[in-house]
Amino acid sequence: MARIGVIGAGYVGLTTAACFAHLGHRVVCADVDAGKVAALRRAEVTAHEPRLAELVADGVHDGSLEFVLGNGPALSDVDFVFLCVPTPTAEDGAADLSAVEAVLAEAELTDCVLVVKSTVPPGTSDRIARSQPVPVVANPEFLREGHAVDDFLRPQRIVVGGEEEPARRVVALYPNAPALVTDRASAELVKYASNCFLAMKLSYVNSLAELCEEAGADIEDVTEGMRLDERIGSAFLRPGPGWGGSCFPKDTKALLSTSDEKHVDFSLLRATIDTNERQAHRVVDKVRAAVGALRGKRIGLLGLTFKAGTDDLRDSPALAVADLLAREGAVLAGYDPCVDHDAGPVRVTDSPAAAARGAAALVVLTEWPEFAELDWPALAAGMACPVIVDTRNLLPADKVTESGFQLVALGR
Ligand SMILES: NC(=O)c1ccc[n+]([C@@H]2O[C@H](COP(=O)([O-])OP(=O)(O)OC[C@H]3O[C@@H](n4cnc5c(N)ncnc54)[C@H](O)[C@@H]3O)[C@@H](O)[C@H]2O)c1
Ligand SMILES: O=c1ccn([C@@H]2O[C@H](COP(=O)(O)OP(=O)(O)O[C@H]3O[C@H](CO)[C@@H](O)[C@H](O)[C@H]3O)[C@@H](O)[C@H]2O)c(=O)[nH]1
Repeated sequence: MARIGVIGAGYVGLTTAACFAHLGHRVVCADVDAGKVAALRRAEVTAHEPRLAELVADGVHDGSLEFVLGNGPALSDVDFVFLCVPTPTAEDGAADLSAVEAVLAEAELTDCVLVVKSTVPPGTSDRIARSQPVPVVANPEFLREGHAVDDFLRPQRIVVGGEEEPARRVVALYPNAPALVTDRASAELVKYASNCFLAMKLSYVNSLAELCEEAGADIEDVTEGMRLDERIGSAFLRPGPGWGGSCFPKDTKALLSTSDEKHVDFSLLRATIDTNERQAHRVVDKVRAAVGALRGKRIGLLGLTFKAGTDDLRDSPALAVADLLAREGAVLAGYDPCVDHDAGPVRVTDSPAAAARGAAALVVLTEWPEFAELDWPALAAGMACPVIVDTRNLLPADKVTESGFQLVALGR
């Protein structure tokens, strides 16, 4: 049993804290957000993460998990301090490390290992190590939102960068999984390299989908053929309205910024980002092509979160599309099973039917499985014009078109 301090109670920090408590450690989790800490002390979890609320409640009730306002108690009398604060995009595109620096400025660490779990550019943990009197290791996190607890408790890999002895002690905290111990900069880079590679795969597929439309091919068949090659792999080949979320957009920009700073011409990464920024425009072009000029037209949106299985709207491609539609004068109503408040220009409704009512087109933006099983004839009957733009290629084409819809898909 180790004593663990976790700094930051967001998606990563809260998952880390709750899972380590579940694994038998004693955890103090700190945050600067008073409302969040008060709610967590009552074991109230708002994030849409399977099992997270249950693990938090277990830890709070058996005393293995404590939440504190202010970082002091999580920085002293512990064996490990896990830094899980945000590293958002700064104005120049680099990672903004001010939250990391704020924590370090108040830390007077002794007899512990400082674990940098926040995603930080290569070289950051080395710099931190030079300023701290304790061992510092880089231990990036690979969990996916919507699968946070499961990914943490059954990780595909644990990557720890730093001196062998403290790094091994950190590996030993986790459930058994393939572990890689490296230098700090390499560990930090594994994180960016992985996210940017996945983003590149998606930009590639989205460009391929555009080519399919012009070449009379079907992206679903093309990617099915690609998946049969084990060297390519089967994941991250689904086209969509663009990739988003709290990580890919900021991490691609941060790695590009690091490359620029080091005078490395990473044009592949620049193209990955540029391609993604065009994708929302491509979706709007499709809507306009189907319904004509958008000014004053009602458009219904199905899905607002950046992917299915999460309530997270940060950097959601759905909202990027919504902003562009609104800029052309469209009037937007949206439905998302995890969103109950208006989002940007979108008036949020409580059902797909309400979002579709009177609309000139419906646009499917998030791949919530329930959208594949709607009452198509009823939806069509409520619309001004039965058009669906399916940016996730999620809908059963036969049923939808048989119900009188014009269906516009991606890459087919
Ligand atoms: N969200 C993910 O899926 C994910 C996955 C892997 C890695 N990461 C990385 O983990 C880090 C955290 O991301 P997140 O999504 O958990 O962020 P988040 O925004 O969900 O949570 C961050 C928390 O830190 C708190 N905080 C901010 N400044 C603080 C300070 N000075 N002291 C104490 N607490 C402070 C905030 O109040 C917030 O509760 C980022 O570097 C991110 O890139 C995120
Ligand atoms: O075939 C696919 C797969 C994903 N996406 C999109 O790609 C984005 C990212 O999806 P996903 O990776 O599942 O979401 P995150 O929860 O942001 O997780 C990523 O970002 C985290 C934060 O760094 C990492 O820890 C995870 O390993 C990494 O997968 C979303 O907009 C998805 O809709 C597609 O369009 N097509």
